[in-house]
Amino acid sequence: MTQTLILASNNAGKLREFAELLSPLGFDLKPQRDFDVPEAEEPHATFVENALTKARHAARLTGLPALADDSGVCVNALGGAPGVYSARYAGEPKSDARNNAKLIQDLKAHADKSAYYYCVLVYVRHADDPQPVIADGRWDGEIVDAPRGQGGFGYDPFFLLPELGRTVAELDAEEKNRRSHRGQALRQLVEKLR
Ligand SMILES: O=c1nc[nH]c2c1ncn2[C@H]1C[C@H](O)[C@@H](COP(=O)(O)OP(=O)(O)OP(=O)(O)O)O1
Ligand SMILES: [Mg+2]
Repeated sequence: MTQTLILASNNAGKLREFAELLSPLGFDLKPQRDFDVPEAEEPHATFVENALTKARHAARLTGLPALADDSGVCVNALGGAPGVYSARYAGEPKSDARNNAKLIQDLKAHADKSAYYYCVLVYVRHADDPQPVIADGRWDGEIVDAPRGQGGFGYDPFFLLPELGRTVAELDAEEKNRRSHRGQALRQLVEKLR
């Protein structure tokens, strides 16, 4: 049975990755923009609250089940920043290029370059679902100061996987999905939905 699911995101990179991960499982994933859902506010200091807010917003406006992702890169030497504020680290409007430039600048004086990607997914069956399904994933790496690779999105060209000697932007889509915070969280979510 094909189930229509709204992806409560306007991020093209996330949309591509969720489509790759979910289409083999028989979900018909539709981006919220297909239903003219405007971007939700993300006022909270936690990933889970923002993801729940985004999922409810899309479910409310479409009348369909919705999946939201709130994610970011957490840098240990920066006390976990940019973290939940990753998308707007360098201010408005959102810009991957300016965010990456700021991150490299802020990390210059620090020897510890360790970081991790974190992703929370929230699935709601409808806007007032009292039992949202929540999953998360974490992916460890290091921030490098020169970009490498063309794949992925966001911070990927600067996120090195030391055990592979490659940045995330140097992985193909399948390998990123197999390893990523988002892939881990989605597999956990699907387990919970069974
Ligand atoms: O796999 C990833 N590879 C690279 N960068 C990533 C990844 N996963 C999250 N990130 C970064 C992008 C953005 O700076 C922030 C997410 O912010 P976040 O608010 O969750 O998403 P968003 O505003 O881009 O789209 P939306 O809220 O519509 O889903 O973390
Ligand atoms: Mg956002």
